[in-house]
Amino acid sequence: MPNRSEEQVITPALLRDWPLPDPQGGKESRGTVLVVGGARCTPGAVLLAGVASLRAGAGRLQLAVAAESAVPLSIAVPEAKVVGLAPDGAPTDEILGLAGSADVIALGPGLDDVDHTVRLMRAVLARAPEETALVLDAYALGALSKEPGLLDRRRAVLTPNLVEAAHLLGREPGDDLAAAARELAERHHAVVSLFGHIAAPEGPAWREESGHAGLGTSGSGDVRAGIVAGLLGRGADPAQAACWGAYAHAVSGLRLAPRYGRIGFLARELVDEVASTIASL
Ligand SMILES: NC(=O)C1=CN([C@@H]2O[C@H](COP(=O)(O)OP(=O)(O)OC[C@H]3O[C@@H](n4cnc5c(N)ncnc54)[C@H](O)[C@@H]3O)[C@@H](O)[C@H]2O)[C@@H](O)CC1
Ligand SMILES: Nc1ncnc2c1ncn2[C@@H]1O[C@H](COP(=O)(O)OP(=O)(O)O)[C@@H](O)[C@H]1O
Repeated sequence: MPNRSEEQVITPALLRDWPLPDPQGGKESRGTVLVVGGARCTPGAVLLAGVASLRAGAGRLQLAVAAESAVPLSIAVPEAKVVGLAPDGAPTDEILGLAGSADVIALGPGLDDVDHTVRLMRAVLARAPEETALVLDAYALGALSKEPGLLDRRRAVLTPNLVEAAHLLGREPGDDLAAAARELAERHHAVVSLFGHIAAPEGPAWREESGHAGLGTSGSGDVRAGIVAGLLGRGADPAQAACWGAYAHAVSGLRLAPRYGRIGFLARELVDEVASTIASL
C-alpha cells in the first residue's frame, strides 16, 4: 500500500497482483446490482450504467427509472428487471423491496432534480442493509453535496466528474485533483474516483494514466459508474472496484481508438469493450 501522500500508478501488473474475486458459482455468486436513476428525459443513463455492470461481471441487474420508461427500457435491456419511479421521483414499495435485497446500489445516473434525489436516496438508503455497497454518481453526488450526512459511513465509491466534484467541494477542484480526491474521500469516508485519481478514506491513493479526451463523451460517466457497480457485485472491495473500474473505463476507450480515433466513439461502445478489457488482464 502506498503512504497517504503518494499515488500508486495503476498498471496491468498492479491489477494482476490485485486479482478480482472470480466467483465460480451461478449468477447469485456475482451479486445483484440495482441502478436507480433515469428521469423522464434521460432514461438511457440507466441503460448504460446497468449494461456496463453486467459487462463488468455482475450476476443480476435491476433498474429503477421514471415510470413511463420502464416498459421500453425492459425491452431494450431484456437482461434486467425494470421497475418505475413515482412521478415526483419517489420510490415505490417495489423499489424499496429491491433496495432491501440488492448487493450493490448505484444511485444517480440520469436523475435531474437534486431535491427529488435527496428524497429518493434517503428512502433507498433507509431500506438498504448496512453491508450493501453503493456507487454514487451524477445527481446522487449533487444530493450528497446538499446533505453530506446521507451516506453515513457506508461502503461506497463516489464517481464525480469535475462539475460534481465542484459541488461536493464547494469550490472548483483546481489543478491538484489528487488532493481534491483525497479531501472528498476523507470528508465522506468513501472511496473517490475523480478523473483518474482514486483515494481511499484510510489514506491510500492511486492514479490511472491511460485516461484521454475521448472519454469525455455524453454518458461516459454513467458507464464508469456501472463498471464500478458490477465489480462490487462480483465481490471487489470499494478501492479495488474503483481502481479496476478506472482502468477498464480508460482502456476500453483506447481499444476503440483504432476504429474511431481517440475521440468520437460513443459511451455505449465503451460498454461493449468492458468485458474483454477486464479479461485481457
Ligand atoms: N446532459 C446530457 O446530455 C446527458 C445527461 N445524462 C444524465 O443526465 C443527468 C444530468 O446530467 P447533466 O450533465 O446535464 O447535469 P447538470 O449539468 O444538470 O449538473 C451536473 C451535476 O451538478 C450537480 N448539480 C446540479 N444541480 C445541483 C444543485 N442544485 N445542487 C447541487 N448539485 C447540483 C449534480 O451532481 C449533477 O450531476 C445526469 O444524471 C447524467 O447522468 C446522461 O444520460 C447522458 C446525456
Ligand atoms: N480528457 C480526459 N482525460 C482523462 N479522463 C477523462 C477525460 N475526459 C473524461 N474523462 C473521464 O471520463 C469521465 C466521464 O467524463 P465526463 O465528460 O465527465 O462524462 P459524464 O458527463 O458522463 O460524467 C470523467 O469523470 C473522467 O473520469
